[in-house]
Amino acid sequence: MKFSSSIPSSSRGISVFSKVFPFKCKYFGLGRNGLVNGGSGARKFSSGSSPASFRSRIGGSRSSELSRSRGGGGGERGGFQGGSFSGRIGQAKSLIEEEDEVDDWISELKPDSFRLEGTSGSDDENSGRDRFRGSGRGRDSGSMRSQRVGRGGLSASRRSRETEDSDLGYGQRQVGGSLLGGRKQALQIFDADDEKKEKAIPSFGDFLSEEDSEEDDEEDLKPISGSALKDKTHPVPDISSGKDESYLSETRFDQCAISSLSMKGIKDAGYEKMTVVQEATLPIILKGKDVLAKARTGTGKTVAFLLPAIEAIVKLPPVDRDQKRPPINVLVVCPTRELASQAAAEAAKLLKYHSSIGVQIVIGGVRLSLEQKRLQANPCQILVATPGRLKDHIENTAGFATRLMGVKVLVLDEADHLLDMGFRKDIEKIIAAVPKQRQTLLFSATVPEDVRQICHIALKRDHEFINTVEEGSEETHALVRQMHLVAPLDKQFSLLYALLKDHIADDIDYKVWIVYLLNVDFWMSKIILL
Ligand SMILES: Nc1ncnc2c1ncn2[C@@H]1O[C@H](COP(=O)(O)OP(=O)(O)OP(=O)(O)O)[C@@H](O)[C@H]1O
Repeated sequence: MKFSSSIPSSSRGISVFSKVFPFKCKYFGLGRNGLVNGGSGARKFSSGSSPASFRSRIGGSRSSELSRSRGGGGGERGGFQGGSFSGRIGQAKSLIEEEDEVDDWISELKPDSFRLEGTSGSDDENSGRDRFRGSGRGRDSGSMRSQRVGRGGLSASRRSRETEDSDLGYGQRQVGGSLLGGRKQALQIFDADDEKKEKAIPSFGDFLSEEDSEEDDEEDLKPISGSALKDKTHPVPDISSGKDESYLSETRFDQCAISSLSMKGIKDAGYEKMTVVQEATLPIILKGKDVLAKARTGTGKTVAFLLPAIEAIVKLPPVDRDQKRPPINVLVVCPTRELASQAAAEAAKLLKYHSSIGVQIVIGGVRLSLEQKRLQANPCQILVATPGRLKDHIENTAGFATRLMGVKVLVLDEADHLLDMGFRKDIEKIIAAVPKQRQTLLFSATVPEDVRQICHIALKRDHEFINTVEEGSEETHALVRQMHLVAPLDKQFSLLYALLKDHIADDIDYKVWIVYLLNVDFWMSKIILL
């Protein structure tokens, strides 16, 4: 997500914003415990507990759009668009349908001009320097180009220690502790005449560009290729400008027992050294062990599970091409269709020279019948799926359950999000639908109780727990920009509406945000007003 200058330059956006936010207000970088700095003239509200506080976490990471895949595994785009935040709200008028009414309502607020500014909240709230450094997140550039040096001056990859996790009840490896620093940013709103403080503002449109899944039939039936998926990938985080922590290890891919065809794909993708999580997990996964890997988003875990999964397929006897129901050998389950698209795109990259191995994707939002035809037309050994849609196929697609009996590797990506999003039952169903004799890889940024429960069901008892997240380190990826707005309670809804509306107008491939409301009664009353 970028906050680009397109927001202030959008007259419609300005008018809405200014109507909504008719006062000079400053926003503060998020400290571990909330607001860290006020700044003169700022309008302060206490963070967290105060109903007047609005904090927005905005990230370019995959984890920031979980709402999309709610219901049906891939999520309906209309989670917001259709005005159906939830059943109850769904009975009220749609936010979009009743746009004019909302505009009227917003225009009753006193207009004023405004500017937005992003700050790097944690280090440099007031200077305005280095703000949104690296806003071109650079994933497109294809690789994590430079080594980051840890806060303690240590490259994360060089740190490796084994600790005992009593909670989990088995040996865990802790690797590369300080991967992340959690860059924090604050969104600031100023008066228009506060020229000095104006900065390029990352635009909402810098989030994922995800195609509408209701493509035409012909497009949908095409097999997934690297180039076809190229545009769907997130930009590679450009960490070349980063000054802290290292994602890359010193270990090169060619030091691992990887097939020459995979190596060619890796090389073409621009990867040379492994990331910390790849270095830690690859040798173990390649041995065929089950793994629970605790790793944050954006640290290269997709390659960490895909590469050894591809290698597992390479070792299988060739499949009869005329087989009616060719087995699916690797099943990757992701919480959102965006994550699934990314994983499939990454797989397509790695499979570039494996002409006999195919990848397909099944996600909510795409017509089931189209996916069925595509699965039929382009048999695949790797299937990337969102849980709801996968369950749909298990139940409704002829021969699908049989094909799943060929699964050798099951991957649960972002397991914590899968469970947060209420997919537990679907996951259990999926686990039951694949053979017991398989390798299971579970990746998660956090390992709360519900993830442990899934581990008990999904993983073998002797699985390895590999932890690349240092104890006590912050939850959020250093490159996931975080922002928060502080606004009086009675302006929050209109501000939120304006932000969403502007974002949607700015980028038709908009993302839906999940908004956690601090004062539900207040918000409900506002929403019902619509
Ligand atoms: N060894 C590597 N060297 C350079 N770039 C890499 C390497 N491994 C992965 N990348 C790139 O880094 C980016 C982030 O990796 P990836 O998406 O796999 O991370 P992730 O942990 O799965 O994060 P997310 O949850 O956001 O997808 C990807 O665009 C990928 O192409």
